[in-house]
Order: sequence, then C-alpha cells, then structure tokens
Amino acid sequence: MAQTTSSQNQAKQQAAEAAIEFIQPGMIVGVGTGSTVNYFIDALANIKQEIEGAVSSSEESTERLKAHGIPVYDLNGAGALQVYVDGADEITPQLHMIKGGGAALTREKIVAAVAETFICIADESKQVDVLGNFPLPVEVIPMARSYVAREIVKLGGDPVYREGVVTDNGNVILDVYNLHIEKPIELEYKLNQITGVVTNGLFAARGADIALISNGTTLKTLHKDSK
Ligand SMILES: O=C[C@H](O)[C@H](O)[C@H](O)COP(=O)(O)O
Repeated sequence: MAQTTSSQNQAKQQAAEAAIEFIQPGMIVGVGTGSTVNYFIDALANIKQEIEGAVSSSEESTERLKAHGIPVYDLNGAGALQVYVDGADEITPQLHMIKGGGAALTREKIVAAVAETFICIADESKQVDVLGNFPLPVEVIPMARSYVAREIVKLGGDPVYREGVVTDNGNVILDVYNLHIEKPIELEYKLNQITGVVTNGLFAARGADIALISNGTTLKTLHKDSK
C-alpha cells in the first residue's frame, strides 16, 4: 500500500536520524541533498559541536547547514571524507541508485566519489528490484540538449526536458522515461560517453555501501554485497 505523506516523512526522518550513528567526533561530513537529507541536516545540528563541519552537494543543503551554524567547507580543501550521507529516488538490493530528482546529481556524484563510505537514507517506497520506473535524470550542457536527447532515444529511452530548471552548475536536466535498467553500470557509462552529458543520475559504478531504509516504525540496514 502506498505510504501517506506523513508516514513517509516519518520514515525519512527515522532513516536520517539513524545515520547520525555513523558520524564520529571531528569529522567533516559529506552531505547530500533532498527532503530526506534535510532531516539528516537537522539531526546533525544537534551534534554540531562534535563535528568539524560539512561538505555540501548543493546550494540548498549549504543554505540549510549554514542556517544551523554548521561550517561548510569547499571539497578541494577538505581532503579525504570518511562518510557521505544522501537520499535516493530508487535503490536496489545491490545498492545501485537513481538520484537527481531534485537536480543535484553532479555535485552529489563528486562528493560521493571522494567519500570512503556512502550511506543512503531512504523511506521504503524507494526500494525497487530494477531501476527505471523513476525517470532517470541526466545533466546536460544547455547547447547540447537536443543532440543528447536524440542519442538517448537511440539507447531506448524517452528523454523529456525538465523545463524551468537550471542546475547549480548552470546546466539543464533531461529526465529519461521508459527505461528498464537491467545493467545499470553499463548504462551509466554509456550515457556518460555522449558528448554534452555532464553526468547522469545512475549511481551504480559507485553505489551506496550502506542503506538505512525505514517504513516509519522499523529500520532496516542493508550492506553492499550482503546476500
Ligand atoms: O537531486 C536530488 C537528490 O539526488 C536526492 O537525494 C534524491 O532526489 C532523493 O530526494 P528525497 O530525499 O527528497 O526523496
């Protein structure tokens, strides 16, 4: 049965608060973007005296972190990151994900690449066996939009321009419908090979290491490679 908004919010909050257990004193924490991450940022504020600060994956999260008085560092100066916490639009049992529903995918992918451990926080509605029911976001350099769309059609997808949206990097988003993604790592690489694509919302080559999934009352912890 589909979750109601309030129980879904409760689930997001439970997953987000569970991620606090992974935060050690003195850390600079990698912080994702979205409604689930907003609960994480709020929970992080309760232990802000214990951490050094955060590296953020979007202007939206930066604003929320700063509003809580959490120092935000530039990734280039932060060095290694132990932990990155972020949500997902879809996640499989292999901890492959679709992300970018909020257009924050590229910076998310960069911070995730740096972090030693990616912790995905999600309500259980995000769990799927095969990715692709959620339209796959692709960030594209504006002048390449039509060309990239035609190339995506050749790969079997139906790209739709997300009108009125400009990413934090000044680019546009194509949402790709009607994909049934049996081989997410392969598709992730193929899409990135199209000239004009900045990145795509498949987080499979670098998926999550741990997923904290909640239904609002029960929390489930999944590990990459666990059967
Ligand atoms: O661009 C947005 C991000 O990838 C989000 O992490 C993703 O869309 C999940 O967001 P939410 O927690 O709001 O469902």
